[in-house]
Amino acid sequence: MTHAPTDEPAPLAISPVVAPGEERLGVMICGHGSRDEAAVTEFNRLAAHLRARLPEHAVESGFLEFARPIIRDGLDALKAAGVTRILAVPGMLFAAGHVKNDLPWEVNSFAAANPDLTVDFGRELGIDPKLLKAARARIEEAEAAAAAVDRADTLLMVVGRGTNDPDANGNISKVARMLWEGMGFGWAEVSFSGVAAPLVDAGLRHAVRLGYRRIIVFPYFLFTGVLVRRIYDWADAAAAAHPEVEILKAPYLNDHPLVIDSVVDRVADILAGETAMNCQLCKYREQVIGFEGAVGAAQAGHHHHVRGVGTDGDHGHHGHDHGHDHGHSRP
Ligand SMILES: C[C@@]1(CC(=O)O)c2cc3[nH]c(cc4nc(cc5[nH]c(cc(n2)[C@H]1CCC(=O)O)[C@@](C)(CC(=O)O)[C@@H]5CCC(=O)O)C(CC(=O)O)=C4CCC(=O)O)c(CCC(=O)O)c3CC(=O)O
Ligand SMILES: [Co+2]
Repeated sequence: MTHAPTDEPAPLAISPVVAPGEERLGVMICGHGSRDEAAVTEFNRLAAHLRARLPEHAVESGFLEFARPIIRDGLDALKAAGVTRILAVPGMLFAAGHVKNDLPWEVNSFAAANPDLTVDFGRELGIDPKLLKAARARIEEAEAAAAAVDRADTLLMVVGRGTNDPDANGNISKVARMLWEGMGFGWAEVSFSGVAAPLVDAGLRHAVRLGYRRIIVFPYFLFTGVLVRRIYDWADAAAAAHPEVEILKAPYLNDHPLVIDSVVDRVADILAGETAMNCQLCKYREQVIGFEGAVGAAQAGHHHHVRGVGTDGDHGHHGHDHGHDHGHSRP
């Protein structure tokens, strides 16, 4: 088979119908989860697209935090459906604590309790040409909804989640650079919704001083939620404080067809044996500047206290309080 240069995903090479004793595949997409019901709805829509795209496999989904079903529920459902091998993929953009620690803990715990099943864990969505194209489409939607302004007079502000993992944070800079260079903006900056600096408010204070006519605030996020709403509020506050600059809010990635394609690609990668993250700059393996103490840290999930506790749409499940400390020092 030749590979034409298109955005069409490579078809999975496993046949749906299997004889007794053969492999029966199940796909598990692991989402982040949110207190925000709209975020849960959007993730579930992505999972529904994935199910439609992989009709030959059982497909289940679950959430790491807040929302139900939790990841264990999805894995249990695949087992109950009679699969013999589970391909679990992160529905997450980058490899930071959730992809390097929390999801492996969930998947490994299930695998240890179910030695009769083969359980494989794929890699994060990562920096991917398809996701960059989806990002471009979201930025172009914001431009199309406003008056024409030259990209040379526009500053692109790419907003990442922000983590304690410098490699994941650095990926936001790379995404920003590739969109800047590929789309011809006058300038690009990065900022974060929390944990990493600069936060969006500080980033925008800086950006308005660079003198561009327009700033496009683009959350490099999969779905809406507490954090995307906070980012848009920061953009509104900057717009109110700086009427001399036009500040546009671009949509986040959501269920763009190329996002669905990249999830399908990550599933296909597992079957091709390509499950390794890029570990070259991993703070747990290498002495990354400023993070030397993280080398060799134990891989442990820590989301038991928010796992499945519910969303704001539930009543009586709001608590994140628990009697022991996880060392969450910053938001
Ligand atoms: C609002 C909040 C939940 C609440 O309390 O309601 C929330 C929400 C969301 N996070 C999302 C994504 C990620 N969160 C992380 C990491 C952390 N997130 C944490 C807290 C909170 N996250 C609460 C904010 C508290 C506050 O700021 O006031 C930390 C501190 C604690 C912890 O989770 O353990 C931990 C610190 C990082 C560290 O220590 O390194 C990573 C990075 C990683 O992998 O680690 C990713 C990217 C994954 C990827 O790459 O895709 C998404 C989906 C976004 C999307 O759709 O794209 C939502 C949904 C939403 O916005 O609602
Ligand atoms: Co936690």
